[in-house]
Amino acid sequence: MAAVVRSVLRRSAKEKAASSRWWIRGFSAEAAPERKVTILGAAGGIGQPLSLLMKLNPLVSSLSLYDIAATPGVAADVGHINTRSENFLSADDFGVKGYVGEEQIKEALEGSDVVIIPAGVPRKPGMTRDDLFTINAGIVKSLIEAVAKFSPKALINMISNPVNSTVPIAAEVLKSNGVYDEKRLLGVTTLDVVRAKTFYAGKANANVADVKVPVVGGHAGITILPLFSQANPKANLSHDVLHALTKRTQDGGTEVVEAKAGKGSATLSMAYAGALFADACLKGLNGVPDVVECAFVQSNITELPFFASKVRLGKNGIEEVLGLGDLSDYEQQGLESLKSELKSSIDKGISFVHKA
Ligand SMILES: NC(=O)C1=CN([C@@H]2O[C@H](COP(=O)(O)OP(=O)(O)OC[C@H]3O[C@@H](n4cnc5c(N)ncnc54)[C@H](O)[C@@H]3O)[C@@H](O)[C@H]2O)C=CC1
Ligand SMILES: O=C([O-])CC(=O)C(=O)O
Repeated sequence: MAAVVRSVLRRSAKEKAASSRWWIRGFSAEAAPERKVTILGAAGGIGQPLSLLMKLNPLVSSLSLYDIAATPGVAADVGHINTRSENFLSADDFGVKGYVGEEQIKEALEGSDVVIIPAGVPRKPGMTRDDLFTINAGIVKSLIEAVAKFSPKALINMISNPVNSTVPIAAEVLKSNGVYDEKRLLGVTTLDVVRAKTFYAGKANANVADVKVPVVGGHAGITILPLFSQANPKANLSHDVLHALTKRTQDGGTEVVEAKAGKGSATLSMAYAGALFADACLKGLNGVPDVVECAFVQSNITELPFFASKVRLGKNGIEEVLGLGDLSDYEQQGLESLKSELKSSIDKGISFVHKA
């Protein structure tokens, strides 16, 4: 069990050495600082497995699970798992606490280091992510109002779709509350990277654990731009194969939505991706050097105000937004084609906050 989780969370030998005891009982993370992680939407399809994975993360000392219903049950369930956070709260709540409804959101959020937001409705077949805007924009707006009031210094990991609009919505709400810090707001695009790695490994005949592929742009359809020309290990793949890999990465979410046939969108792979990303944020906060992940953030590497690219994470959140590097002609074309759709999704998010 510990070996499986260890490989999932990929702690380096150096980090392990940095904490004298770090896993299940007998391996706690004494040297790691206390960190509170809050999940808003914790009882949902993503929220539940994400709660499980965060409970398994030895960097988390306190896990706060918030939703409009059902979180006490989720908290009681994962709270029985004998991992680190049990040591940091009372014997009764085992380091995990469930909060329900607006009257409890203050307590849920206070003191959070990282707030992960998978609250909102998922797609059904035939819908685009933008079709979720009508419902999810309002949910995200109200949750970010609460974050602005009760945990304004937390790193926000935005999962709720459409990410291309919900991140700008969050930025505007934080600005209106006078607490916006662009270093602390991150749209989670890790699932695009996870997919690109998986699909590339298959075609390149590479060990998937060794594969690296940056994915830039945004998180919907053609705005998802995997940079296979920068993939490692290198493989000599034809244009047709690279085109097919790009399409499959862009349509990965739809592939799952269709396979689930009305029962939602990616939840398990998203929980995995969300857990990897939150783990990277925690490592950055804890001062681990050279933590680099792709994320959708405020950016000036293109003319668009938000853009997904590699970012270096550190003690204050985003330390540096990294450039795109060299692009192939095909990727350069993809970059030009995605800009107008991404711009209109960003603008839609921004104007929603000012109209509402
Ligand atoms: N960024 C990404 O790569 C991905 C994003 N998503 C998005 O994540 C979101 C959640 O997906 P699922 O977990 O499958 O949906 P779900 O419907 O299973 O769960 C959503 C949860 O949010 C809760 N919720 C609704 N309003 C809330 C509020 N005001 N405060 C707190 N919680 C609230 C619901 O009660 C529910 O438990 C969707 O918008 C989906 O499109 C999904 C997969 C990948
Ligand atoms: O496709 C969806 O609706 C959910 C999502 O963002 C993904 O799986 O990438």
